[in-house]
Amino acid sequence: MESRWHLLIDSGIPFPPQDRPAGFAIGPSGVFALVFVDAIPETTHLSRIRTKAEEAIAGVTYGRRKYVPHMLEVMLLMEQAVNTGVQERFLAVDPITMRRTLLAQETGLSPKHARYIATELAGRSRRYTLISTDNAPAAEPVSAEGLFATAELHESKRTKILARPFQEWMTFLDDDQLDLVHRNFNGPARLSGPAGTGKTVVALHRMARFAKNNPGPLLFTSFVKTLPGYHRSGFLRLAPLAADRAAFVGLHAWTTRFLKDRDVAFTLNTTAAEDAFSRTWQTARRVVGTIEASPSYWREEIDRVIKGRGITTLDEYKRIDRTGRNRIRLDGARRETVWKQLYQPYRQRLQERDAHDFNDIIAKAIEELDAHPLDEPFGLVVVDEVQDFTLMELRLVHRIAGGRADAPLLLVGDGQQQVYPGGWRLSDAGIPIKGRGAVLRVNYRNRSAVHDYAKRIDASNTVDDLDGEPGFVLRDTEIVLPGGYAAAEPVRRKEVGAKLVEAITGSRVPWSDIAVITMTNREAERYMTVLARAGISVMPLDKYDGSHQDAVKVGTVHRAKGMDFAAVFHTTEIPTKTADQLTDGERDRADLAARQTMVALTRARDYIWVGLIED
Ligand SMILES: Nc1ncnc2c1ncn2[C@@H]1O[C@H](COP(=O)(O)OP(=O)(O)OP(=O)(O)O)[C@@H](O)[C@H]1O
Repeated sequence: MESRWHLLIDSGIPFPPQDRPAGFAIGPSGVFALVFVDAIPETTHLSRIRTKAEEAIAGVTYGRRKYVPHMLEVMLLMEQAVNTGVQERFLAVDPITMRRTLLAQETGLSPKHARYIATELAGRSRRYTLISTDNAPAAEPVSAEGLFATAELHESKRTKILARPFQEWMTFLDDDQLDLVHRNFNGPARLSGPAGTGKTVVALHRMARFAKNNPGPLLFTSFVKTLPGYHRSGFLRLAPLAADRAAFVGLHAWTTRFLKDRDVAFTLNTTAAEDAFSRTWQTARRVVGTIEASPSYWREEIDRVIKGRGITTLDEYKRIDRTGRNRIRLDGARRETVWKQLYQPYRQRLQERDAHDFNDIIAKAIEELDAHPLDEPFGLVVVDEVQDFTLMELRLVHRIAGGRADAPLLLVGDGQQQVYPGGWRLSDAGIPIKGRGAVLRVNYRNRSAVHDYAKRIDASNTVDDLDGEPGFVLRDTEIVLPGGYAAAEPVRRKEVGAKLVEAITGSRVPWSDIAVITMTNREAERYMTVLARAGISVMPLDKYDGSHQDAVKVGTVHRAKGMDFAAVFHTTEIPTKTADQLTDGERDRADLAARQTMVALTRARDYIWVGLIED
């Protein structure tokens, strides 16, 4: 037997048993329920065996967390294995392929965890006889504080923990998380909670559980195009057999592909859209600019309020509550001005060029899905970082999930982490969610020092209404990881690059674990150049898919959201005005910047450095 593997053999008679696994193989690539068969059994029979196997392992507790039962794979042992199809939810092996298949699986368990699970299972019931290769029948004692107890964190072990792939942690969840993985929603549901509480991990596990128990396609999507690809590798460790039926794709890419497949004509032309806006602004600024001088504010009013909410008439525009943008008050007359001077001419210009912007594409997809729903409906649609969606995008994902009151839609996000302007209340989207909202409260990502620094940032929430319940924010979260490092230092503008290089070099964190997270693309490009000149290997964050890369990742907070890094380096401007000296528009921008800084810093597990830029 391969070293570090444990076999549990059912000692009942007759052998092999008919309605349960004949045993378990537990080792570095995971837990496998073994079933002897002559031919592939009926799906319902296999489902029964899976249920029995999951029941046997449910409740194996390590510290404060439990093994996630659906992580096990059902392995059929046959005289001669058959090829399993895409929709299959089991592995089929024979004496020749078994070893290779077991060793080829991605799902990782540390030797300690594998041994612990095996001895726990054997200790619970006399049904199983345990054969271990590492001859260590007794489980190591687990401290009450769990896997990351302070005593464990002296230097050598700390290094080991940091080096461990994040994904291994996903094999064990806490009670609240596991409850949400198993909860039956029967309709669109909302999963929220501050940064690092494991929302995405729970969502990926819900997908994995679905995939292991049902046929049919799954979708994981997000506003940011890079994020779904980043989480795909995590999902594949949870449900490797579902690789071909789980799509991980940004919403815009999904939508354009869908419209092309349906032969719906469209001309997405972002350059034409930018041009239409700047021409419109040249005339509109004389009037609209007296309300707020920044053209980007008005571009956002069109993109995220008027078109983003699917508003088509001035009357409708006059009636809405401009959630998250109420500091700049637009009364009826002002809204009429915005509509006539800004929105209508913009729309007109786009029409003249026969061009569409992203909002038009979203509207077209909704229209198409209303007329002709998907031929093969998704079994589950997960939307991550939902706080940055527009209302129309929310309506679209609801339609993608079937559009009904029982649509299998899971919306995951946190209003405090909104990094795009504008806002809405979930209730505005018309998606029936009442009673299907859940909040996670324990932060697993940030060490104490990082959390202490980030929680002081005043990041307001303009999105969540949580069924009317009070919000739950970062400063209220419990943390499990002690220690960490946080430093902020004032830096002169012309010295920012040199200070950043100095801070990165001085941190002694490997490049592969570092992200430099900026507010703008320009800043990101500048830092890339400075770091590269200093001999530091760099890569743009939007090319990062979560795999190990021996380079510092550099990019904007929009690209970093949803991700984890050991260390984050970030620069921010020291405010030159006090809060009461700011104009209404500047206060909106300051709120958004605070949320962006909070998102940037909460990407870090162990280490943050903040350069406070002063002139
Ligand atoms: N029960 C747990 N035990 C240990 N680590 C965990 C647990 N749950 C989540 N984690 C780890 O915590 C980190 C944050 O998880 P995740 O990305 O799911 O959080 P999130 O709530 O989606 O965060 P954000 O909103 O900031 O993107 C990940 O590295 C994840 O592997």
